[in-house]
Parts: sequence; structure tokens; C-alpha cells
Amino acid sequence: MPLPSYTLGVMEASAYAPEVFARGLPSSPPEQQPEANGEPIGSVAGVASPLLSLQGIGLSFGGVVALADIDLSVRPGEIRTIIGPNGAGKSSLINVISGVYRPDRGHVQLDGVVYAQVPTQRLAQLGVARTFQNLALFKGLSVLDNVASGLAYKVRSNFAGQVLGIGRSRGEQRDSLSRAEQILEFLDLTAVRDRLAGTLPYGLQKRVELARALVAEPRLLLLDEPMAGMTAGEKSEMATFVRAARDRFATTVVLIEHDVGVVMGLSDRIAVLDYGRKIADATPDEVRNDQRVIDAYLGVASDNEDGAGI
Ligand SMILES: Nc1ncnc2c1ncn2[C@@H]1O[C@H](COP(=O)(O)OP(=O)(O)OP(=O)(O)O)[C@@H](O)[C@H]1O
Repeated sequence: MPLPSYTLGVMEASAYAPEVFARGLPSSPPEQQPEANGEPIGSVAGVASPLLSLQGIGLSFGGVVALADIDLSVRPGEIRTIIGPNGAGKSSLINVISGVYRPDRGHVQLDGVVYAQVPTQRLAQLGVARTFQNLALFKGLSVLDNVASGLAYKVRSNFAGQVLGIGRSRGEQRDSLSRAEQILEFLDLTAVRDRLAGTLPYGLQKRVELARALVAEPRLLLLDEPMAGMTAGEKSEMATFVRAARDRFATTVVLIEHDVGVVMGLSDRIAVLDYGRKIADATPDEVRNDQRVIDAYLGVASDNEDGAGI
């Protein structure tokens, strides 16, 4: 059964002319307002801006500089990959984008709204979904229920309604399950819909995580090492699904990856981190030939399980 064309509320990439991105943000900082944790500190009104942009992000843990003066801009509809050797700051960056960490310096602009710290508890309402480096599934629940749980934030029925299965809750539950079924079909997971998630092979569990994030129809999908620990075949399969998801739903994807080889054919643009600094930000071909990137990866080439180097 084909997926219905959801009203995703996404921004169509075609609605944004390239020159709009070239202009970037206004040179003057956004108007500052009293800052509260997780509250916007300003907005960039009247300017067609990237879906996501980071400006001057700095983050330290004690004496360890995890991120230093990172700028990053993500256009609607693109697959934006962040790579770097171990300890380069990739996970710290995705944790800043998703509001898990508050940066010491700089700010995050999401859909034109500027945050000192993205409100992580409102991430889903902001249209952002993420997966985690380490699997975060409900291992004792079925695949179908795991995927439907990605819509839990939308369920509006009260506790009594959910327990008694009455009123709006029954309809909401039916709707969640039906949308979960559609995403399972899209990601070729229907055959395992009733299996307990924890009993699936690792590669399939990672795909179930992708399904759970996708079912929320996110405008921005953050994938933290979605191919980590996979075989070469599973990685290439996952890359195909990520691209298909972007094409089908026009979801903007920010993807963190350690293995450079697998993201070359998948990414529109790649940012490279090394010791918390951004050392390159370009197309895959340009990154592949960038001497600073080659130098950063020298000595860790053996970590690349595909042995593909860069
Ligand atoms: N919670 C933390 N407490 C202390 N130091 C941390 C913490 N998180 C990250 N760091 C340090 O910050 C630096 C960047 O780590 P981060 O995990 O962001 O890198 P990474 O590129 O994701 O690495 P990997 O590929 O190994 O996952 C490292 O030196 C790391 O030890």
C-alpha cells in the first residue's frame, strides 16, 4: 500500500532560491530579549533563512574544548553530514542542536527563531526528531508499538481516557498505529511489525529507530551515527533508506557519521570537525580532496571499517 501524501508542513526546498542562502543571515545580531532557559532570544523576521543555523558555537567540558566557534548552515531539504575522527565533537554538536547541551557561546537558529539553548522538551513540537548513537528502543515492545511511540507527543487525550480507551484516545491510537504501519511499509519493516524490538538483529533495530523518528513527520531529522556498528551491506541499505526518506517527505537531514566512506554518496554537503573545530565545509568531492581533511584522518584510516579511506 503506498503512503498517502501527508501534509507534512515541510518547507519545500524549491521554495528557497540559492541566492537566498548565499545572502545568509543579516550582519546585525537579532534583537536580544530577556533570556530564559529554552526560550527564544530573538527571531530573524522577514529574512528567508536556513532551516537550521549555528553561529559561533563554543562548548567546553572542564578544560576540554569540545566545540570551538562552530558555524553551520542547513538548507531545507538537504542531507547535511557532519564527520570527524573520534572525539572531534560530532555528538556534542548534535546535542547542542537538539538542546541536550547549552553551548557556552553562540546560539542556534531553528526555523528563524534564535535560541541560547534549544528547548529539548519541545523538540517534537518544533518539528525535530532524532535518533541516538546507542539504540534507544523499547526492547520489550513490538516494532509497531515502538514506531507508534514516536507520535506520543501528539496524543492529547487525558490519562483516564488512555487507560479506559475511550473518547478521543481510541481514535488517536488508531491513527498512530495506522501511520506507524505506513512508515513500516515504507522502510520495508512490515514483516517484523509484531516482533519484540529487542529480538531483532542490530541493523534492523537501527532501522526501527529511523522509523520511529520519521513517523513524527519531522521537518528536521537528526541522525546520530545511524550506521554505527553495521556491516557494509547494512550501511549502504541504511543510506538508501535515509535518501528515500528525504525524497519522500522532503525532510531535512543532519547526519553524524564517523565512517567517511559511506556518507560520500549520500550527502549534499559535508562539514568536517577535528578537535572541536570545523576544518572543512563543502561538497563531498571537495571534502574528499581537502588536504586538511586528509591530514585529520591520517592515522585513523584503519578505523574506517570499509577501508575506503576518504
Ligand atoms: N559529557 C562529557 N563530559 C566530559 N567530556 C566530554 C563529554 N562529552 C564529550 N566530551 C569530550 O568532548 C570531546 C568531543 O566529544 P564528542 O563525543 O562530541 O566527539 P565525537 O566526535 O562525537 O566522538 P565519537 O566519534 O568518538 O563519538 C571529547 O574530547 C570528549 O571526551
